[in-house]
Amino acid sequence: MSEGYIKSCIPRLRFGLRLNRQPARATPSIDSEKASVIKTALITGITGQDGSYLTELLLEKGYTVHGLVRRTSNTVRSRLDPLFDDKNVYNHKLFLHYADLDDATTIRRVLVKTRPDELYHLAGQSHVGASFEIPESTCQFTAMGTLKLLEIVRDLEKSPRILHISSSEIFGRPDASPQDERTAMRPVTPYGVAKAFATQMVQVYRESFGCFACNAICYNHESPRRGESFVTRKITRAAAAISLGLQSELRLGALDSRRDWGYAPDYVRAMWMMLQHDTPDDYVLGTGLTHSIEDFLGFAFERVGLDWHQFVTTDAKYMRPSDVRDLCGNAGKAARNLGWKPSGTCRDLAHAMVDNDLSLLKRQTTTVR
Ligand SMILES: C[C@H]1O[C@H](OP(=O)(O)OP(=O)(O)OC[C@H]2O[C@@H](n3cnc4c(=O)[nH]c(N)nc43)[C@H](O)[C@@H]2O)[C@@H](O)[C@@H](O)C1=O
Repeated sequence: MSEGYIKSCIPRLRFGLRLNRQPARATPSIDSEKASVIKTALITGITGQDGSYLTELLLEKGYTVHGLVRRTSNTVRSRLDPLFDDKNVYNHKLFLHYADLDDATTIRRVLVKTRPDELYHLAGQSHVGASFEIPESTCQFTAMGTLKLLEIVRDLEKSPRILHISSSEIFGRPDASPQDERTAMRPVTPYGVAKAFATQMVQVYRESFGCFACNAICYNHESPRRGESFVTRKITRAAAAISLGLQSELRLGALDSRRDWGYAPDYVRAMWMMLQHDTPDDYVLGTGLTHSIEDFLGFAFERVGLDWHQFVTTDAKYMRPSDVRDLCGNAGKAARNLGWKPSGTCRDLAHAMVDNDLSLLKRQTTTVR
């Protein structure tokens, strides 16, 4: 299946507005670095929120970027559309390859063919709530998929540096707050267990086989490109739709959960910085501040001049059998070693997401008429 064929299947959809923010400053030694030789990166999960921001970052830095794409009948890859539309980028600096995470032979072939300097492993089943419904496939992709990738890399003649996207879900109900890299893993969800397995495997391959392998232990990170089933985007889309008269209510699960919500492009920048460092290591990436779902509702609905209490009802369907309640990340090590800092506030983020959803919905309704 050629890359040109993949491209021809992709409808031309516009993706959301960018957040109008300045990226946080980092130490010049790492962040301002441009590759002196042209580097090649391979990204699993390239079509997701993080994959699309990372692709843009790496292309800006002069990389050649290869992405692995799952073969499904759904060929919408709207987050990458602006890059596909640029004839100097697609099939020149950016290439896609079909490979599922459990298809080791195909992944091996792509790795041998593309010989990447850096491998960013972002793919997996990322919905924590869904992991209770599909625990086996969650572990298959998220846990075993990572192990298979590490096994392939271990055997390669030229091993790339590896970045694995881990998650604050590994901490579950921790005994310390905020959490850092030394906090014990106590996951309470199938997703958290799968991520804990993958995170520890990355550590084993680093310590036992000498792989340059790092874990980015990411707390929640959002953007206008966030998938619509995650709570932030579900809320901002609903606030926009209700204000336009397109929706009348919003059904949610637990409203008292708290999350450490940051801005996704900051987190992919940290991932890149981790692979430019002299030594491989694990880093917690978070803002150090938490807000409840109710706080986020307040931020989103204030943007459209509405009171969320009038529209939100709780629905047992969205409650999880077990949920992490209040995770907060201490990113002090990333600040010290990489010069990384998150940017903006949760309120800014919610407002920008609502603005983006308003534009998208207005465009859609105009098109339909
Ligand atoms: C770090 C971590 O971050 C993400 O996982 P998450 O924190 O589960 O994110 P979420 O947006 O699905 O839920 C946040 C909270 O919001 C509550 N909540 C209430 N009502 C609804 C609701 O209606 N939908 C959803 N999805 N959540 C709801 C829900 O019970 C939970 O307490 C993923 O990126 C994951 O890949 C990852 O690694």
